[in-house]
Parts: sequence; C-alpha cells; structure tokens
Amino acid sequence: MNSALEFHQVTRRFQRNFALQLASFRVPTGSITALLGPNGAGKSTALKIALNLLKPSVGKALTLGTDSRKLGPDQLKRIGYVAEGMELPLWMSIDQFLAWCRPLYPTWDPELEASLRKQFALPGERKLKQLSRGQRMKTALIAALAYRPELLILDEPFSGLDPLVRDEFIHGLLELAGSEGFTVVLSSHDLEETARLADHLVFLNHGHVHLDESTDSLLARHRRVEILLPESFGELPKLPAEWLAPETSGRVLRFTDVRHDPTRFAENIGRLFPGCPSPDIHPLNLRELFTTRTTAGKFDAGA
Ligand SMILES: Nc1ncnc2c1ncn2[C@@H]1O[C@H](COP(=O)(O)OP(=O)(O)OP(=O)(O)O)[C@@H](O)[C@H]1O
Repeated sequence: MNSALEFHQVTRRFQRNFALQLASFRVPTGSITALLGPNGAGKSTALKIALNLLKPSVGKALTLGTDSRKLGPDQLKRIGYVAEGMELPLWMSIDQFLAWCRPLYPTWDPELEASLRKQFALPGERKLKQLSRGQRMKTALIAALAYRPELLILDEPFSGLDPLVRDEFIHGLLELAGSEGFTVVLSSHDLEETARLADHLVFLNHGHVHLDESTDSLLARHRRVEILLPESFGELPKLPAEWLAPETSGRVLRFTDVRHDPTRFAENIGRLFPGCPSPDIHPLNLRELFTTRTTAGKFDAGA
C-alpha cells in the first residue's frame, strides 16, 4: 500500500530534550490517520517535520514521496496545513484573506470555497483579529481545503470549535476525503472525535511510536474478558502474555486480551480453566483501550 507520509527512524532533539526518538510510522494514502498521544508526546514536532518546518536531527521523513527536507513550493501546493495558533494575517478580513490565498493555488476551487463558507457561516467582512479562535480555525480550514490538497495536515483541528460545528466539520471532512480520495493526518487528544474520523492510528508517547495500525485491526484484536472461576479454584495458573492487567475480584477474573483470536482464546480457556462457564467477552472502545493500555504501562509496539 502506498504511503502519503513515511517516517523512518526519525529523531528530533531540542538541546538535550528528545521530541522524537527513532520514530517510524506511515500514513497510508487515502487514509484519515490520527496521531494520538499525551501532551509533549511529539505529535506537533512530527507534523512540522512532515512539512519541513522542522528538520529531523537524524532519520528521514518522506512526504508525498519526497524527502521532507527537500519540499519546495511545488510539493507544498499539494499539502494543506492547519494548526492551532498558526500565524495568520490578522489585519485582513476573511474576504481579503481568502482572495489573497486564491491565486497562490492553481487548483483552488471557488465552488468548494463557497460551500465551505456557507457551511461555516463566517462573517466575510470581519477582520481575522476580531474573530473567535474557532472562527479563525474555520477560516484557516477553508483556506487549506479549497485547493483540494492531496494531503491535509491538521494539528489539533478541533480545539476552539463548538460541538455542533465540530460535527459539521467532521461530516464535511469525511465526505470530502471520501469523494476526493485525499489523505488526512491529524493530531488530537480527543479520542471520541478520533474514533469517528480516523481509520489509521499512530500512538506516540515521549517521542516513541508505540502503535501504527488500522483502527479496525486495533479494535478487532482487543477484548475485555470476565471469567467466573469455580468455587474451589486455588491459585491462578500462568496466564498468556497477551492477557493484559489480570485482576481478580472474588471469583471473577478480569483482563484485556490484546491479541484476541477466538480459536486460540477458546483453547487457552479450555486448558487453563476447564469446566468454567463461557467467559463474558466485550469489545472495547478506543477510550477504554487507550486507558487500559496506558494504565497497564504496556504500550509497546506490536503488543
Ligand atoms: N521549539 C522547541 N524547543 C524546545 N523544545 C521543544 C520545542 N518544540 C517542542 N519541544 C519539546 O518537544 C516535546 C514534544 O513537543 P510537541 O509539541 O511535539 O508535543 P505534542 O505531542 O504536540 O504536545 P501537545 O499535545 O501538548 O501539543 C516536548 O517536550 C516539547 O517541550
């Protein structure tokens, strides 16, 4: 499968601080990929490297097939970027700002611009400095979307947007991504939004990539399990390594199976707990999955 973005063992240092450490991940072409992770995980640094706003200290990033250090105006016209707190010409009105952007991009689509403006209901004559954070974000989004970029890079796109607009925005983004086939990579803390949007997830923590996997496969291989042990049950046997964070409460054994395979699971249950009633097995949502794994301290790549 092609990648719109590839990181190969990228390290980025700021003096003695490592923002990224040997980070490798990919953003499949046509995907909506979310970079997830706590504050300071390295998400913004990775996105800036992808855009050549920062250079890797070591390693290499390929953006639309080009070494990020060599990205020039031609490649950058195929990429849209919106970041929270990005610099905008605040003295311009929305109308002036979009009029200024239009000629910069040969692929600018006035109809798409008009429909996004309608969707976001922005006051065209108002100056950017007089807008709310959310309105400014929406203006920047219009400017990034109207030229139909092949790759759209969004750093914390939801901050400052009220829930209604967020929903509209997500809906619009999904529709556009689907119809245009462009790739989106976004950084977010917001798992709810991410679950609705992203089909590929990259989890970063302290500059390390701990996960690079499709949302479907990640959700498919995690299960919350509860087993009712027999009354006479003594000490627990050695449990498979993929049964994460086992805990007992009375006769109930709970754990998260992080490599759920129904056949192997049934074999393990039959071997370790013969005669037990069928376990309760539940899928996890993304929030539960990340909370369980972060709490258990087990977010190793591939685990
Ligand atoms: N210009 C800089 N100078 C020094 N340190 C920096 C710089 N930019 C980022 N860092 C450090 O690199 C680490 C990663 O920062 P980064 O902004 O990439 O994280 P993030 O995951 O985007 O965080 P957040 O979710 O809070 O935005 C942090 O420890 C941060 O302090």
